[in-house]
Amino acid sequence: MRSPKDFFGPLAVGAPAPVREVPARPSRMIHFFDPSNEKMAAKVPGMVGTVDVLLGNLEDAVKADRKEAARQGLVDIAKATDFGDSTQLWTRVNSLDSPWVLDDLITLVTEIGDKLDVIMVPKVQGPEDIHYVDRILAQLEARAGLTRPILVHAILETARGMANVEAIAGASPRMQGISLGPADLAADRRMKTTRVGGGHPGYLVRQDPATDLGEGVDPVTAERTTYQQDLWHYTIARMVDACAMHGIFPYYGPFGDIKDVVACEDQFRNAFLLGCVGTWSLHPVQVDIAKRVFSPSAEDVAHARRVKEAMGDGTGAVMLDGKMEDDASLKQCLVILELAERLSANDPELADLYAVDAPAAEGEGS
Ligand SMILES: CC(C)(COP(=O)(O)OP(=O)(O)OC[C@H]1O[C@@H](n2cnc3c(N)ncnc32)[C@H](O)[C@@H]1OP(=O)(O)O)[C@@H](O)C(=O)NCCC(=O)NCCSC(=O)C[C@](C)(O)C(=O)O
Ligand SMILES: [Mg+2]
Repeated sequence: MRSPKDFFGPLAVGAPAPVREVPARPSRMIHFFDPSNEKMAAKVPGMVGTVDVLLGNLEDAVKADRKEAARQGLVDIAKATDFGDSTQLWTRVNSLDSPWVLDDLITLVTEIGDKLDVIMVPKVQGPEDIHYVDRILAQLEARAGLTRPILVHAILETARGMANVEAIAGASPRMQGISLGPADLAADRRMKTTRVGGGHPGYLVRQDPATDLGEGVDPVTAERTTYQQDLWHYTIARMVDACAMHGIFPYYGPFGDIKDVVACEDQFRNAFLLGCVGTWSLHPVQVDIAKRVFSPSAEDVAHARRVKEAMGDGTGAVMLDGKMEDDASLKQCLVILELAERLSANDPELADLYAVDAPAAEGEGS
């Protein structure tokens, strides 16, 4: 077990000091691209400023014989691109038992460590995996002379990882967040869905049999309404709790049915309502869905503001539109307002929508 004091010092001589609080930068969509796919990679510079996170994927979905090309492609893109203030650069390295991960870490931290905000680690099984990455990153950061620590994001995609999710979330001050990996997790748990995220029509509850259908009608086989349930509810809810208790951020993950933009929006919204701050976008068509879902609505922001005003010093109970508001419901509203303010700081359109005073652009008003 680590001492809490270990969290205050670097794990290698000369490495930057760990962060005490995870920076709450907008990360509504973590946009995946394959740096070895020239057509896709060519689109990346043009996406800067339109997505919160660009993630160069080196793991699954990159062909085994393109792993080196993907790694080098990411280095080239990172060196040639100015990501500005509103887009972060992340990567997903290969899994810790793969033949590629050591070179992924050494090359990326050495070559573009100053541009990388977060390294996503797949198939994390327990805190020991995070400790391994934590130490090696500190050594590489020291060698590269980095002044800012690279943060770590775990993907929850094994049953053991799921059982250890709280320990993973609290394993290191580098922990930035956790995403759901529904495909690997389903396989590892031997779930019987072959979809990448989303619901399943077979996972349902059925209305009780009617009692008054008349002579000769079998109430059991008669038509009854069914309600599809969310396969991922338990997993996401537990992940959200683990992240919240350790002050890091939970994310949904991939929605593989690219054409079904409606169900994608539903899945994203469920995750947003449960506490996730963002999701992955695998295809450009999912970017706007994520942006829409993970930015609170103007109505929710206006309501939250009214509650805040009505609650005065923040204590007691009041009636607003026939509903009780009190200290606790005010806290719910403050979650929405804080998010709206954070998003508005980088997005004048949202600032306008929420009627938040956007910060003056550089040089303005001086
Ligand atoms: C689904 C695919 C094959 C459809 O790719 P496509 O080319 O067939 O699609 P398209 O509709 O024809 O594409 C239209 C245009 O958009 C481009 N494009 C297409 N996608 C992107 C992109 N992401 N970023 C930037 N540009 C993109 C594409 O190159 C094309 O350009 P063009 O108009 O010039 O011809 C493709 O979108 C893709 O490969 N996406 C990324 C897939 C990926 O990263 N998968 C791994 C994450 S999910 C996962 O790992 C699971 C997990 C967590 O591990 C676990 O649950 O266990
Ligand atoms: Mg996976």
